[in-house]
Amino acid sequence: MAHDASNMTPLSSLRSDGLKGKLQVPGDKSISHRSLIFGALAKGETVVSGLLESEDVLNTAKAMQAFGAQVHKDDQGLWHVTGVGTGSLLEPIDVLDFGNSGTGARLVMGLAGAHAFASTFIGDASLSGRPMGRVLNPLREMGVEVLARSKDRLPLTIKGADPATPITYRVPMASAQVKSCVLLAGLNMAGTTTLIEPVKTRDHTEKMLRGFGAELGEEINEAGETVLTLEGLQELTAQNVTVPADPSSAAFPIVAALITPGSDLLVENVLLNETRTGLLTTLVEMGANLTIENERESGGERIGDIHVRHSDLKGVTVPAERAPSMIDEYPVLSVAASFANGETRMEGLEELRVKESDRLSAVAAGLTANNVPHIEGEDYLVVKGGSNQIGGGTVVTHLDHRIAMSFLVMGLASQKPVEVDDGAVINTSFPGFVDLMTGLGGRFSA
Ligand SMILES: O=C(O)C1=C[C@@H](OP(=O)(O)O)[C@@H](O)[C@H](O)C1
Ligand SMILES: C=C(OP(=O)(O)O)C(=O)O
Repeated sequence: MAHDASNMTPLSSLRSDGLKGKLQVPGDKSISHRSLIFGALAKGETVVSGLLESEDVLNTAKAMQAFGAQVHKDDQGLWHVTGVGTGSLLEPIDVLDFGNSGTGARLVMGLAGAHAFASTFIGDASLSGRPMGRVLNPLREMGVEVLARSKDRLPLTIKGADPATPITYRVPMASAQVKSCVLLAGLNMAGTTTLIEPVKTRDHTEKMLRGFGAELGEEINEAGETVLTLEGLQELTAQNVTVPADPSSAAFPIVAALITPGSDLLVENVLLNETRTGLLTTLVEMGANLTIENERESGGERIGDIHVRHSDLKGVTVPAERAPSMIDEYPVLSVAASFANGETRMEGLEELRVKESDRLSAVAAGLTANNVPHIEGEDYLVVKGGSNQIGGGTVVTHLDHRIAMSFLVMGLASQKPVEVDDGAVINTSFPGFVDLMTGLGGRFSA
């Protein structure tokens, strides 16, 4: 069921004694979506272990079934996906509901656009307010037609190109979703697609393309941009995929431990792909007592255990160039900054305005409600940390899981409790968040 004003569940967190123990957060959301999508395109049976079973990912699983793939979970918790082959998806009979998920909707639009049939995309109120032009524009260049009630917003219907024309596309903003949409469309049509990425973003689509046996050209041009070339209709071969723990979810217990006195946590098996580790870099610069242990390779990705203890943090400037590698972590970094000595300045945040909520203004409003001085600019945020009067407010989550979890983390260390207006939205990416945090010593009240 989609979350809306009718089924909101308020939730509070309270000042806690130290958080202690070992934990594993659920599987990486980006890799989970993609393992289902690549499984649905590959010949044979892909087996996925550690899939994130959150609402966003389960909606992608349903979409893959609607396109003709077989998807099921076995008794051991492994997910099996039997694919239909590149360029061979079937026309969905029903509308495709992506709930809260920008990644699901935008990546699957790439698949749909390369197939000569119509498919209709719907989502919740948050997703229906998010810009889709960023993926629809390159798809239109390939010959796709789009019918939307309101310009480039869900609900909308895509009429796949027939025949589809591969394009050369330079991604105008730092977005792995746009890159992935264009590559997935290109994979499902004849001819060569060229993708120019001026700013490097998470590379899970590239890694998975290669992991499933496709050839993907990659070079750096004179301007320092990454140029990817992909020949369409390459056959993919089913794989066994192990999904590592999601660093964007690990961010919540990590920051909770840093700001809550007496904490000592070991967060295990976390994905350490360097396109995702900007938050860890920033926290170390802030003085975090954080070490990576048992670093190793798993399924083509670097993973490790993160040992984190309560620390006296200091404010830093986070440069704009780092934003793509920590784009989903700014809300929880703002919470860490609230407990740091001095100012933390975060720059290059324009993309935060088009996430599940306008995250820059949602964070600023949450900081205001909880007595944390800050300055909100068009594309930057300055948090003035170190007050001893934090908390006491209610935060409006705007159907945004990361706003909900970030401010619940704040309440674990603040003088007064922090309430969020909807805790149910957390299921978008981190089912079991409250139970997991409670098990480590966090205090919550419904
Ligand atoms: O490709 C992905 O899996 C994602 C890309 C990012 O979005 P953008 O591409 O809009 O930056 C990120 O915010 C999202 O949570 C997941
Ligand atoms: C931005 C996010 O996801 P999506 O764009 O897939 O909704 C997120 O999980 O923080």
